[in-house]
Amino acid sequence: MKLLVTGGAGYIGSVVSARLLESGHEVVVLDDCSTGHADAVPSGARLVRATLREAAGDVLSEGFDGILHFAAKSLVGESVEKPGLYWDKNLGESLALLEAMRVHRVPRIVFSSTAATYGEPERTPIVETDPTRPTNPYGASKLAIDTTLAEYARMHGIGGVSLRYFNVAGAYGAYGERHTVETHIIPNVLNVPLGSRESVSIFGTDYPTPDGTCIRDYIHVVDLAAAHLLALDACAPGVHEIFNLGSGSGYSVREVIDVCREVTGQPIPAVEGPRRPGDPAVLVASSARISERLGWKPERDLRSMVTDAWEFARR
Ligand SMILES: NC(=O)c1ccc[n+]([C@@H]2O[C@H](COP(=O)([O-])OP(=O)(O)OC[C@H]3O[C@@H](n4cnc5c(N)ncnc54)[C@H](O)[C@@H]3O)[C@@H](O)[C@H]2O)c1
Ligand SMILES: O=c1ccn([C@@H]2O[C@H](COP(=O)(O)OP(=O)(O)O[C@H]3O[C@H](CO)[C@@H](O)[C@H](O)[C@H]3O)[C@@H](O)[C@H]2O)c(=O)[nH]1
Repeated sequence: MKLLVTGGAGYIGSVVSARLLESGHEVVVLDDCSTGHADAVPSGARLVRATLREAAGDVLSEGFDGILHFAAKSLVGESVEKPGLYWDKNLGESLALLEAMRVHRVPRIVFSSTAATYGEPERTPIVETDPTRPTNPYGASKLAIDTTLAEYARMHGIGGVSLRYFNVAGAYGAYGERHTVETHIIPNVLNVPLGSRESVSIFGTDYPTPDGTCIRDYIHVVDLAAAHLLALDACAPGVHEIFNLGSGSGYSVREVIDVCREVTGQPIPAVEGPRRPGDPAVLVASSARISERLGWKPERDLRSMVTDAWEFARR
């Protein structure tokens, strides 16, 4: 297929682009490089450096078989401080993309949704039919895109899949996470043995969990990429589907730091601090729906995520 990858200069988009090229697809990346890097785009892909709003119409007029839509602002704290930016960049620019898709008759789209659409969960593991009550503008803007996609599928015959990622980690060879503003736990912990931080902060030790720290469901970016390839093939005209993507098991912040210590062989000092506002105690996915419908299952564990992220970070 000829595919447009929005956000293909970013962490997840660059890994998925690399895997798509290896599977024989043609890839065009549309990215403004606001949080991504032009040199992260795999050499077999063409980069159009622009925002979705500026370029989606022109680019899609070339004719495409599908879109993988990763481009977004995704810092929860920033979204609380600047809600207008998140509604504009996430929902507004996605709407420009969907309109261009409709006009130029692109049949399918796989969208990066998020666990943040659920908000504070009522039960664990979270299934796709659970209530969606996002607690920040980032999650709310992503939920609005899911809803808009469903409407475009119903009214305009597009085939859409929203993949609700939980915590993505790991790397794929030369492709990995290198954000200027890094909020994610694993790269922040690895920055200690790399020498760019003295210690890692643990955000909250009084949660109702066995060791008092938050529990999250980590998924390897390569397993996530495999789900995108399956989702692309599963897009059916006029149908919008939602799938959670996680491993189904949770790890606490202390457990993540311990795995990083084992993998790097370094002591990695950790400083206990207050909670980060808006963090739910436990977020764990049920990925039963995507396993049953598309035959997807995660193959890589937390140690493999940390090992690959560590190898990438040391390059
Ligand atoms: N990393 C995670 O754990 C996680 C979890 C859930 C969902 N997600 C979602 O996955 C997607 C990818 O996340 P990531 O961690 O790779 O982020 P990232 O910031 O590394 O990548 C996003 C890319 O999109 C580009 N971009 C942003 N806005 C754009 C616009 N309007 N026009 C053109 N390009 C634009 C950026 O320059 C960047 O290259 C995002 O949609 C994010 O919300 C990520
Ligand atoms: O330096 C740090 C960084 C994080 N944490 C904690 O580690 C856990 C994981 O945090 P982080 O890696 O920032 O991920 P989340 O906040 O869980 O958010 C990620 O996962 C969500 C889905 O679960 C996505 O929606 C978001 O885009 C993505 O950033 C949380 O309990 C944090 O409080 C720390 O203790 N210290």
